[in-house]
Order: sequence, then C-alpha cells, then structure tokens
Amino acid sequence: MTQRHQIAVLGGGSFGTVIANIMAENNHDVCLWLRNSERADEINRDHINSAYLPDYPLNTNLKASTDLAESITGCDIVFMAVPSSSSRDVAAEVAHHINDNAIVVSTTKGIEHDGFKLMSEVLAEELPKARIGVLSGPNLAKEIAAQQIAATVIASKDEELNEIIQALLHCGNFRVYASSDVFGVELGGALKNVYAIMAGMAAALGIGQNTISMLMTRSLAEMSRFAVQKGADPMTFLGLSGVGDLIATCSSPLSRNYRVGYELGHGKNLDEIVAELGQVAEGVNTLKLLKQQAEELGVYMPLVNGLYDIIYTPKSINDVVGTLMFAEQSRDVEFTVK
Ligand SMILES: NC(=O)C1=CN([C@@H]2O[C@H](COP(=O)(O)OP(=O)(O)OC[C@H]3O[C@@H](n4cnc5c(N)ncnc54)[C@H](OP(=O)(O)O)[C@@H]3O)[C@@H](O)[C@H]2O)C=CC1
Ligand SMILES: O=C(CO)COP(=O)(O)O
Repeated sequence: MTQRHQIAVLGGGSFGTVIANIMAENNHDVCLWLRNSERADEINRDHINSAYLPDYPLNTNLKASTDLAESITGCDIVFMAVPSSSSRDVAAEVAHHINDNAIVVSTTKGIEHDGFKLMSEVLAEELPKARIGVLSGPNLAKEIAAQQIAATVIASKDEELNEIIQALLHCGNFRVYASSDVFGVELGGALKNVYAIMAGMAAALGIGQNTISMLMTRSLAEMSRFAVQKGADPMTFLGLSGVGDLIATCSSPLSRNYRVGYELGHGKNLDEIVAELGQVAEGVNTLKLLKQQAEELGVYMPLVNGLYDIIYTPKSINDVVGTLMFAEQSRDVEFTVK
C-alpha cells in the first residue's frame, strides 16, 4: 500500500483545484487553501469550485480552508499554485507554519520582477529548509478537469522527491515524468507564455498553418537561445515542459495568454483584456522582464522584441511583421548534440 500523505495546495484557482483534486482522488489528505471564504464553503459543502471550474465535481474528501496555518500545519508536502506576483508573500507566510524538510513544489509559471528570479529560487530564499521541486508541462487545467489524458514534469535534483510526486499525481489520465533540470523545466514554463500571446494574436489575424508552424518553431529556437545564455540545457526544451507546453498554449483558446493575444489581435486594449480575464496571464509581465533581460545579456530575440513593440509602442503589427521578414536570414537549428 502506498503511503498516505498530508498535503496543502496553496491557491484555489484552476490549476490548484485540479491538482488538489487528483491527489484527493488518489486517497491523500488534501487541503486547498484559498483566500475567498464563500468559495471555501462552496467546496466543502457542494464539492465544486464554480468560479474556476464549474463543471468539475470535486472529491468529497478534498477540504478547503482560508486559514493558512490550519492548511499547512502537519503537512509533509505543499504545492504552490498562486500567481508569481504573490509567490514570495505567500511563501514568507508559509515559513511560519511549515515542517522542516517538507517538500514544496512550485506550479507557478512566472518570473519575479526584481532580479529575474524563478519561483524555485524565491522558494529557496523564503523556505531554506524545504526540499524544493517544480511541476510544469502542457497542463491546460480545464482539459485535465474534463478527464482528458495529459502529462507533466516534476523537476528536482532530489530523486526521492521526484518519485514521491510521480506517485502522488499519477492516475488513469495523468502521467508524471521526472527531470533533474529544475532551471530548464521552470524556465520553459515561464517563457512559453510570451509566445502564446503572440500565437493568439496571429490566430486573430487568420494566419495559415505554414505561418503557425514557423512561429512556434522560431519561438522554440528563441526560447532555447535565451535559456542557453542563462546556463540551461537546451535539450530540456525538447521535452514536455518545453516544446510540449509551447504547443499546448500556442494552440488553445483555453490558455489565458493565448486569449490575451487573441483579443489584442482584434484591437482591444491590454488593460481591458486583463481586467476582463479575471485570471492570471503570466506572459504579460514576463514579456517586459524577458525583453529587458535579453537586452542585458545581448541575446537576439526578434519575436519578443516584435511583440513588445506591438503592445507597448505605437508600431503596428504590419510594421513589426515587415521588420521581422526582412531581418537577416540565418541558420535553422542552432544546437548540435555531440
Ligand atoms: N492553469 C493551468 O493550466 C496551469 C497554470 N499554471 C500556473 O499556475 C499558476 C496559477 O495558475 P491558475 O491556477 O491557473 O491561475 P488562476 O488565475 O486560475 O488562479 C490563481 C489563484 O491564486 C489566487 N491568488 C492570487 N493571489 C493570491 C494571494 N496573494 N494569496 C492567495 N491566493 C492568491 C487567486 O485567488 P482569487 O480567486 O481569490 O483571486 C486564484 O485562486 C500560474 O502561474 C500559472 O501559470 C501551471 C500549470 C497549468
Ligand atoms: O500553462 C498553462 C498550460 O500548460 C496554462 O496556460 P495559461 O496560463 O496561458 O492559461
């Protein structure tokens, strides 16, 4: 019989709810921490999170709470599923209640504003005694909630941690692959959000399959180029957390980042789009940070620059496309396996 774990999932949005429910279905003690008491009551009473996943019946053993101390105390595993803008504050609170040596897994695909830090780095600073992992992959929450087959990646240097998380989340429609490349897995999840905005914008303009293929492939080249400059292994970008997640989010209106791009492509204002979305689209902040970081490192990122110009400068989409099409023509594949 597998060990029964006591788990807290912090963040009661779409992804937090889905992973909490999978683990409750797998017979673990799971508490979903959220800040809205009406929603917590609804989950405990009606076993539904109607604000985020109205068609997804939740396991009756899944508990919800607005009390962070109550949610975390005694847990051996904590999942972070809040937006990157809140991760440090939430982690600092977690530090008061968490067991030494507990496992903490970040699911957040974003970058901290100051210092271009990924969430595992933020967690390591705030929770120095925790064993830290990162979960990332092509995981559109609504598809998982609809019981569609999906897979993800758990990344940690701690092999035992990877095995524990694989067993926790594995079920008939969800597979978990392991990686030791925490940085590469996490960076892939954060960067692809930017390209999903671009893909949504391109979809709004009615582009064909050749153009879609070109955009996605050149996005992967650009992401990998940036990652290599930051010291990551480009091979990780060929896995689920890299190209896998890029394909999912650049192809689906279920992606919030794609939807932001789609509305931008129809001429809507960014602030209005974000306000109407009511959920996190991490790529909007990542775009600015990525452009700045690429400039500092001297990495050539024409797609990021073009998207930035469309959103934040008076340049039109046609101006930007013209510039991109007449840029110097270079090599297709930049990396070789020795
Ligand atoms: N959705 C997906 O398919 C996947 C998402 N991710 C990543 O996971 C993260 C969360 O995504 P997702 O669940 O979809 O996002 P949602 O926007 O659906 O939910 C975010 C949740 O975080 C809560 N929250 C925000 N700020 C705070 C705070 N300061 N304290 C407590 N709770 C807070 C929100 O609360 P409230 O409802 O009260 O506003 C909401 O419940 C993102 O970084 C995303 O990139 C990762 C994999 C897949
Ligand atoms: O990361 C995701 C799917 O893997 C979710 O993408 P969005 O945040 O764009 O909805």
